[in-house]
Amino acid sequence: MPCWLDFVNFLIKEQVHIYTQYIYIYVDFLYPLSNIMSTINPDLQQERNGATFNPYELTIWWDGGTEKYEKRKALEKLFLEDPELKDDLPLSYMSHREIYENSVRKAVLIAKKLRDLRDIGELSVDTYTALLGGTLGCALLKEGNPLSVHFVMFLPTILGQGTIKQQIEWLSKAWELNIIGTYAQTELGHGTFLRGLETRADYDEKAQEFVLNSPTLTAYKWWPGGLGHTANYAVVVAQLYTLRKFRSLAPFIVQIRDEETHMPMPGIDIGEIGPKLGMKSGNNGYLGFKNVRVPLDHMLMKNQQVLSDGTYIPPKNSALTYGTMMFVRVVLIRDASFALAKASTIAVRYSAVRRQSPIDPNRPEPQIMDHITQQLKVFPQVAKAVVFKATGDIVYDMYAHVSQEIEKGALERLPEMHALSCCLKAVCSADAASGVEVCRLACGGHGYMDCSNFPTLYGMSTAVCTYEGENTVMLLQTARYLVKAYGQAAINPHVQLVPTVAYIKKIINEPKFVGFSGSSEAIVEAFQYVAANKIRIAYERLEQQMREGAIPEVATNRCGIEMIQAAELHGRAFLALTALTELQALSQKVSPALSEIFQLLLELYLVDACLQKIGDFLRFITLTEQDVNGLELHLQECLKRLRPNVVTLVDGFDLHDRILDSALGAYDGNVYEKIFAAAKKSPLNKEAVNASFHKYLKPLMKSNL
Ligand SMILES: Cc1cc2nc3c(=O)[nH]c(=O)nc-3n(C[C@H](O)[C@H](O)[C@H](O)COP(=O)(O)OP(=O)(O)OC[C@H]3O[C@@H](n4cnc5c(N)ncnc54)[C@H](O)[C@@H]3O)c2cc1C
Repeated sequence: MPCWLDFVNFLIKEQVHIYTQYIYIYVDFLYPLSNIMSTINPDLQQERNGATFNPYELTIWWDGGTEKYEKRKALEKLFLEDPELKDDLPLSYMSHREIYENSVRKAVLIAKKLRDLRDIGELSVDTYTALLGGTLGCALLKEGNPLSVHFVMFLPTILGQGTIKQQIEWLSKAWELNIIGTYAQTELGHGTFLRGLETRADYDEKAQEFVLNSPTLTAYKWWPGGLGHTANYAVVVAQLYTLRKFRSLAPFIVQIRDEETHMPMPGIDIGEIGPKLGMKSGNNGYLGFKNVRVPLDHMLMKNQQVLSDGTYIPPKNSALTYGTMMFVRVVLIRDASFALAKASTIAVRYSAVRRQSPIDPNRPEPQIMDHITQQLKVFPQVAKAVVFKATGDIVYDMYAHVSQEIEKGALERLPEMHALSCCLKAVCSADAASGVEVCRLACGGHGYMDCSNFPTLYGMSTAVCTYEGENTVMLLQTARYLVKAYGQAAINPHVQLVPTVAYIKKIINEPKFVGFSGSSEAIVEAFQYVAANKIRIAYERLEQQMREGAIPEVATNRCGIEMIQAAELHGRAFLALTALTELQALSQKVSPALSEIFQLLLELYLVDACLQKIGDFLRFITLTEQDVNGLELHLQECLKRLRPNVVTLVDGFDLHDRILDSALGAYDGNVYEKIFAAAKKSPLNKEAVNASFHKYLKPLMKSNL
């Protein structure tokens, strides 16, 4: 069977990860030989010697089993040890053009290696996903792979929205990389509001062609990865007009560059959008159309059709298009976990090596990790990495289950899954981006150095807050679902709510939360009370607005603040409950030593999450000052208990040094040597005196003489 059909099968049946260009999955590592052989920093070694559990056991859980672990290690060896895939000069010293050309060179090498693996029957979809931006992909192309959108958006869109005939025609070419595609939806003027997109596709029934135009500057496609100078085809989303009537938005396969010369096709205005905060080698581009003609069968017609005479046949069920979007959002929850795992590994190791400011004036400078405020910054990020991983796995299974139901025509749980995936995408990506920044701050001045890798980590993780559904917009989508559910329960307290919102009924049946004990179970329940009350407030204010005459859309905007707060709390209540059930269940399956670590991480995560929202807790839960004191002291106790094992805990994430790519976070902890070696790479240090001295500084300094 051709390889692309394997891919298709995989996507349809196993529904494993369709990655966006920014997605990185399998977290990796376990002490590469080079690490073991180098001298380990004695402080770090001492931390490892004092650990009470075996990090390998954690790694196996993190990887999803021994088999997956071994496959990952083999893949890392194959790719990370290839000298052609290493950069001698850090990206920051390369020009814009060099960064792009180097990324294309490496992307092609990776693609060739993948073909070699395929030829010997060693290629699995896991390999693709790991290399298209997974932690391994990020090590090889840390600022993005210009071919990613081809695999993660172009191919899946043809698969999800093309007819069988179209799939046969396009998927084989795309899978073999005979053509390179991208996905062009967002425009200069509109991203979130899809109905505002201006690109037009007018059907010419005489020629049986669509005519694509960008009527204004704001209609230019803006952002698609690989669009600038890499792709020669694009799936373009445009306003479809047939028989001079607007029909709907529709996707079209459009050739944008010549297959031989790579010159833009007639009527195509194309380029790259320029430097960005991160994703520097993603080759994001712009695209304008002037009377570009596209054959009728280039519109992807699985869900909606245009007949040759211009008759439009709408999709049977527009809700089905939620599927791919939901899937990507579910995958992004795990990505948030991996971003936090990377950042916290760097910050924890650095905090064990760095010594600063005596705590007891009569004693030497301690490891900065002994400052309790340092622990408060870094340790909760480790706990979040673990909780988001466990949640990502659970939500992934839920998604797989709901998708199977959808396949059979049962759509009941689709809105619930959509609402959950939207708010978790928003909460986890926001927490990951802020967690990365907290870890950077925890590394002081050196965290600000490019060689810490925090700038890239932040650039990559904060991008997730915007793409695949901007976070505020995601929260608003969830909130609409939540207030509807609350409304049903308020009108009929006996109504059966779906599992993830069933807790809302608690505050209707028992408005008062009594007897907060401070236990993990109590915090989870309290989170649900807080979330349910926030949803109640959003609902009541919305109703009030409408009673005063506002139309629902205006009322929603006026209550937007209450709505996003409700959705955020709903996400946090779900995370708290999942942390409780999953980490407790995991604790039953592992050694007593690791079980203790999971229990501790659970406590730390919950107490920290609760204190972060203490204002909301005080508002809706009867808490005494003693209760709050108890929570604060519990948090401090968790930090103290985690301190002896935290280095080994991040070792268990098993992130290869190349994946961390940080002078501060390497396994051997030789931080100062690595920072110095990184500084030595500066091209300015290749000469003792820079020409600017003679040209500018000296004339200035001597001008008064
Ligand atoms: C790194 C990166 C890669 C990307 N890759 C691609 C790609 O390959 N292909 C592609 O087509 N696109 C891509 N995009 C575009 C991305 O999908 C959009 O940026 C995203 O959907 C947000 O849309 P926007 O930029 O128009 O933001 P806007 O929608 O303009 O948002 C701006 C602000 O307005 C607020 N806002 C907007 N609508 C509402 C509302 N209804 N209620 C309340 N507040 C609102 C938002 O919360 C935000 O604060 C990429 C973007 C990035 C950053």
